[in-house]
Amino acid sequence: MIIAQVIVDVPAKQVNQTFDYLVPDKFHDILEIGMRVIVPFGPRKVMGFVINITNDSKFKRLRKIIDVLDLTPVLTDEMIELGKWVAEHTLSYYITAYQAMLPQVLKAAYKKEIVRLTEDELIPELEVLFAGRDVINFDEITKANIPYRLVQKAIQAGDIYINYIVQSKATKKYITMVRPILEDYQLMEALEDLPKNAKKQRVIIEHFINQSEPLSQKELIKRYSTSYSTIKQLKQKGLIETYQQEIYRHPYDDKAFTKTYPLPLTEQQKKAIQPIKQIIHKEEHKVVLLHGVTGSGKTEIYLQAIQDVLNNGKEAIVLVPEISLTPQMVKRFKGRFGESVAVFHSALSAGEKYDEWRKIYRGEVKVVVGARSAVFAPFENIGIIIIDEEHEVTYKQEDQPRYHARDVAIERGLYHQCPVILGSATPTLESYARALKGVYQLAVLDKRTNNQAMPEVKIVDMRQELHAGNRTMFSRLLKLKIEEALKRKQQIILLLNRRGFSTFVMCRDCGQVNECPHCDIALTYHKSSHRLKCHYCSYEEPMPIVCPACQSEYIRYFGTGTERVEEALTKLIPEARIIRMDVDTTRRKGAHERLLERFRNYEADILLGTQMIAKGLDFENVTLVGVLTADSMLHLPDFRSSEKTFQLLTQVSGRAGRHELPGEVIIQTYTPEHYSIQLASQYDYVQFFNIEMRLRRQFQYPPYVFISLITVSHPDHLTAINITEEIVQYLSKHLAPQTSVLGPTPSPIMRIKDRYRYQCMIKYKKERHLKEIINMAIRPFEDQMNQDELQIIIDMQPYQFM
Ligand SMILES: Nc1ncnc2c1ncn2[C@@H]1O[C@H](COP(=O)(O)OP(=O)(O)OP(=O)(O)O)[C@@H](O)[C@H]1O
Ligand SMILES: [Zn+2]
Ligand SMILES: [Zn+2]
Repeated sequence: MIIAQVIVDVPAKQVNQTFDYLVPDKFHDILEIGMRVIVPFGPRKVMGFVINITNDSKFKRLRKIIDVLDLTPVLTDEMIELGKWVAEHTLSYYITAYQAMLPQVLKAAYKKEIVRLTEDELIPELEVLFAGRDVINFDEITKANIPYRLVQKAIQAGDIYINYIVQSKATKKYITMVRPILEDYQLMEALEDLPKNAKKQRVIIEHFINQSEPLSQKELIKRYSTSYSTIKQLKQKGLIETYQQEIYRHPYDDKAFTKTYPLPLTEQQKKAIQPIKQIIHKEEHKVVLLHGVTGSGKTEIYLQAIQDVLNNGKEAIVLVPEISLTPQMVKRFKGRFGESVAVFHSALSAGEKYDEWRKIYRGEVKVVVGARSAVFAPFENIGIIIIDEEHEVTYKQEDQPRYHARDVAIERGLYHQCPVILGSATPTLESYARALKGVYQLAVLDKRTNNQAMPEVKIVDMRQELHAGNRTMFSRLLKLKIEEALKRKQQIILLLNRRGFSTFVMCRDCGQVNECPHCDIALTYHKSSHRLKCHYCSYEEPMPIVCPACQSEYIRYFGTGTERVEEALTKLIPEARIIRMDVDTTRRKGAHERLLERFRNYEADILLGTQMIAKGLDFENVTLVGVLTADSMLHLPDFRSSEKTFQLLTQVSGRAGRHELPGEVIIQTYTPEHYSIQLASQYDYVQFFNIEMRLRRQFQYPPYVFISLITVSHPDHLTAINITEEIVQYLSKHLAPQTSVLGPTPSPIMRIKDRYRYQCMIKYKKERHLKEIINMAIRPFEDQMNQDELQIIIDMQPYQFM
């Protein structure tokens, strides 16, 4: 009797365990741990992962596995363990953890097909089946009763492979193609019949007379400066037709990457890379915190460390924040390691992601560069894991499973006995504290590679500007500096802090602010559509003409959205060419990159944007950086708000004067005396660390204590409060007396999408059984969560408190 232990795709507490299934004879030879199967579950059929295979079961009546989805495992042994670890550490379901580790394609509804890869003779059974075709439906194999074992062999031999086709449309890309319907001579006749003044139509017909190959509609319109309506007219005349063609995108292959070679390291770099090389050489696990100022050459250290790892025949994972995953960044890795680099980021389609994943899985690449989820890259022989900009909050997943990529990286580093490198100009307090304690090793780069001084930072007190009668959002100094830079034909980056981004509508007579009817948050005014939108639930309404409360006509928008800043800037300095970069202008795929490329090509003088412009960018011609509202983040209800402000200001300052030209930074603020602004302007990380640590100790925040956050939400206000209260009660009773259990407290945004939200915060130093106790605390509400609208979210390491 062969029994498979399966984690089934039913994310529910009661089901968060393995289930035993009997393996039918026909699957004996092929079933392996880590494969996906279809199993009966109650009245349904569900997908599941085989976590173990054994010979006995404590259950008597077992149901049978219906189908095996894979012919090679999708989860390695390490991944199976890692999934358990992730689930247990984040209090999520096992199934959710496994699914987070795999590309979308492997979890969606899909169809399988078998693709022939070789011209050589296949085994007779397959040869008959293919019958001259290159691709066949997987079902045909099942129907023809060909033993899976044989198919598996052919896969291993590289003769065929299984292709998963996602049913959802979004993963396939189509373009509209145009082709002639008629023969050349008929087209020529048609040309004669066309009126002389139908010039555009004639050009297109002439094109197809010369060339009968189909051409994309876009290209056709561009090449002959025609329009969609011209094509439509020709279609109506029955001369041409259009059709949809699927295109496969190879996101990077079409770009040529110039090969780069290791640079001779500076003295500082040599000193910093030394311990890393040693750890690689000794095949140990250690965490190294690489604290290097912006432009100090951290990336070159990564590249050379990776080279060592590759020389040892091992693999490397590099995590970078999503927003820094620009072509520029990709180029640095592809330039050095060429085709052995896979790139993983969210802008790839599901199919592209799956392709990259497969390259890793099959060992066709040795290096993966990617955002958070790349930490799960299915390498089997990892020699280094690098996390660039380790302080970025995007490394924390804000959805189940709520894991932090840093923790997963360290767990994998331990398994593979390899170094984990955390790089940053502004490390998190947690990491720096660990480095000081000797838990991590510290490596420091405090100079830029070209020995250029860090750009000088000037702080402007905006209160004084106001007193001096300047009511614009640009200080006199900033305006002057912008004009000077323009005269020198140099470029400028202007940062508008994200939280100052909202433009709300207020009545000047009665003070009424238009809020979302479903969330406790002001609606944001969007100028381009002249509408008010909620950024939490996407509710929208037209901009009112009179105040809904008092009918006054003096209703107008306030605040400093990027659109408004752009408008004001154009008024102030009409000759400046501006590129605005924010959520609105970068929504379309590739828009982000296109805008940066235009800026790089000096098609604009000023790059104006939100946070997304603060990181990783390296423009030679940028000599001035301006921060319009440095303090807008300081007053958020988040104990990390000073730290985040310091990080952002340091990062954005690092964008100026990175090359030959010296840089300058202007920070505008209403609280110039605040230590995070003062110290960022002096590039004094250590002093900032000391002050901030003192405050964290005083108010008992991480890294002095750990925090867990439980958020309860329910459409009924009282229910939300009462349930939170019960959880708080239970926890207070069962946790250590030194632990503080705070709540019920309304969340900073108390209502989102018509749900009331309450929090319970746990601050603790040592709680051995915290996870079990939290589980017990919410157990009484499990049924209600399944049946009712109750939601309880547990975050063992929260980074968002809104
Ligand atoms: N040893 C070296 N010799 C000469 N130039 C170098 C050396 N190392 C790095 N550089 C160059 O210095 C510049 C800054 O390096 P890099 O981008 O790696 O710094 P970084 O620390 O990653 O910066 P940031 O944190 O701002 O992204 C780059 O143009 C890089 O090519
Ligand atoms: Zn009013
Ligand atoms: Zn809303």
